[in-house]
Amino acid sequence: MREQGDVLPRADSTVRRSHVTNGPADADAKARLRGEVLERRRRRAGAARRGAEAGFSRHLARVLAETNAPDVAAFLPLPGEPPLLPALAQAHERGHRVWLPAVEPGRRLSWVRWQPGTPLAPGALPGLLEPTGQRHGTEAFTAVGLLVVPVVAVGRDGVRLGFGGGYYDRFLPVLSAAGHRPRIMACCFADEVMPAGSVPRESHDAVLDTVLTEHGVVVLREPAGDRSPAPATTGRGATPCGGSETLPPE
Ligand SMILES: Nc1nc2c(c(=O)[nH]1)N(C=O)[C@@H](CNc1ccc(C(=O)N[C@@H](CCC(=O)O)C(=O)O)cc1)CN2
Ligand SMILES: Nc1ncnc2c1ncn2[C@@H]1O[C@H](COP(=O)(O)OP(=O)(O)OP(=O)(O)O)[C@@H](O)[C@H]1O
Repeated sequence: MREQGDVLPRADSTVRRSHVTNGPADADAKARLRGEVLERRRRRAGAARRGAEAGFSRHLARVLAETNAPDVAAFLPLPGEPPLLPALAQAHERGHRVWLPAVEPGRRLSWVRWQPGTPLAPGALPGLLEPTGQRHGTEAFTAVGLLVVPVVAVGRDGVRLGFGGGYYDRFLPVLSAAGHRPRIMACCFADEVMPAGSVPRESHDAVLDTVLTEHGVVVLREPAGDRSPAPATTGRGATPCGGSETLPPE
């Protein structure tokens, strides 16, 4: 096993577009899979969630150090989502500026600076909180070197399943069009990284190259069925095509 770190992709290489769609059948299959994973999240013991905090903190800190990112954009976790808050507080303490999303009309995202103590307000989903403060568009990403994207599940082929709002599917191309190229990583629990081909794809779905879990960063490279192979190189250096690597468990 090799330590993964210098192969994190940038926005242009990361957001591969899927061209395969099976229309409503895929949407139904996504809704089913989302339901299953969210049920598992509800059953995950609080102790297990808290136990994952250290892993997310350690691995996010390492990625930030390797990326040399001044700013990081991430998300404020819902109760069942990966417990990222300690990792984000630590990033702030180490001098990184932290940006979190706020939901806008038209299923758009804006971005708000966050630090421990920033007042929070209810967001667009039950339990979701958003930082209060000035809302920014893509200009918030001027110094963002790493964007951590929430996923309910992600396939080893990089196909992402979110909460079903299509927020990131809309936002990522806009970010890229604005000329910002942060490294982009999905984020979920290790048991939400699914076999290649098992997360249904629709034509609008962004496909990601890496995922941050409590056990480390997983490179998502396995081709699934009809998808063209992943590029052999990412934003920084070559990686084995078609392989996937996981950091050793805690
Ligand atoms: N922690 C976290 N923050 C995040 C996301 C996430 O997945 N996790 N998002 C990832 O995208 C965005 C918010 N995603 C959303 C996805 C779906 C709906 C949605 O379907 N809302 C329903 C009402 C839901 C309800 O009240 O039960 C609606 O608008 O009709 C809202 C937000 C931005 N912030
Ligand atoms: N770029 C887009 N433009 C217009 N509609 C879109 C776009 N991307 C997604 N949608 C629509 O948004 C809805 C939700 O999409 P999907 O189920 O892929 O969301 P998701 O990726 O799970 O959610 P999120 O990104 O918010 O976590 C679908 O009806 C889809 O057609």
